Amino acid sequence: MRRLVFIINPSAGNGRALKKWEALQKELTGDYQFYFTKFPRHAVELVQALDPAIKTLLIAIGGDGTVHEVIEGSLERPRFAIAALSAGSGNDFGRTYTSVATKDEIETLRQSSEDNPMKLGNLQTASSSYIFVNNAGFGFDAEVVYQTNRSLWKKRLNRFGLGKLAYYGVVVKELLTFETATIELTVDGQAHVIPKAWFLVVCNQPYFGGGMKISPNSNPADDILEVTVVSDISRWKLLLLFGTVFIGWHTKLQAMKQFSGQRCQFAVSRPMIGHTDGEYCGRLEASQVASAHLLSQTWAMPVK
Ligand SMILES: Nc1ncnc2c1ncn2[C@@H]1O[C@H](COP(=O)(O)OP(=O)(O)OP(=O)(O)O)[C@@H](O)[C@H]1O
Repeated sequence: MRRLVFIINPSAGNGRALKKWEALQKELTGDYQFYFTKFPRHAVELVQALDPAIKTLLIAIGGDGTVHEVIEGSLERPRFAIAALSAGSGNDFGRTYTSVATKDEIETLRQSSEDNPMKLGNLQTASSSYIFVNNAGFGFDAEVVYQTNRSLWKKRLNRFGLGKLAYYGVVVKELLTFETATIELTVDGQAHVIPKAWFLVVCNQPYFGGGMKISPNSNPADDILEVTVVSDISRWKLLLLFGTVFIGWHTKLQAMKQFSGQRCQFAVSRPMIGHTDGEYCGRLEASQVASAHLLSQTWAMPVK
């Protein structure tokens, strides 16, 4: 039987993760360890401090940011397998990968030893290298995430459980003011120039932005990354496009260009903010080149 370890981000989902943990803990029997994260990237440190020789089931309780950190901490630790108990605001991880909700589901995973190797993406910019489990992107959506997380309104509205209103406010503001760019994209040696681009996202799994199935063909177990670029679309049609993404009609729209391959490179004609798995990852300056590919390293997903 595996060692059972919970990593809980008490701030995720505006306190929802803590409530879910408190309810679950009342049900748990047997041995387990649990740790609360106290600051950003603490989950990476907590996982790295665990004895790597012991076969372990790690349950990340929080949103995609927390799961990302738990996976990052378990790199080079092949005896660790990761599942999520989704309690954040986005939870795209739980839509594709193994997630649990009850004590019994956790117990079943703990008893089994069947894991699947999952691929990880790597984004390289001029100054840094980042891993991504779900996706990495530049442009409109990254700007919205960045502005929302910095917004004082998010903190104020969160007190009343209305944090999403801050997000919608930023979406409208950016829709009115965002300036598009020309993206020069090369996928497996094939070059494309895409003017009036709103954003580019490199996907390792289908979902982004909290449930939008933007890249239906992405499969985190294969050796291919999908790149989606949205371009040449009016401000209000873009809003409608986000609506169609939930029901999967967007792939038929001309504004949505999709490419797939093992390696891509891109440059933008004006600076654009970036994200990996929904967390800010710096700015791509005009004409700087960034690239993305899959790592040979994998993480272990327990099979449900
Ligand atoms: N105790 C803490 N206080 C504040 N932030 C924390 C704490 N522990 C972890 N974090 C950070 O919180 C970030 C967001 O967490 P996560 O994505 O799991 O939750 P979320 O509610 O979905 O977040 P968001 O609203 O930003 O999408 C993580 O990237 C992590 O670095």
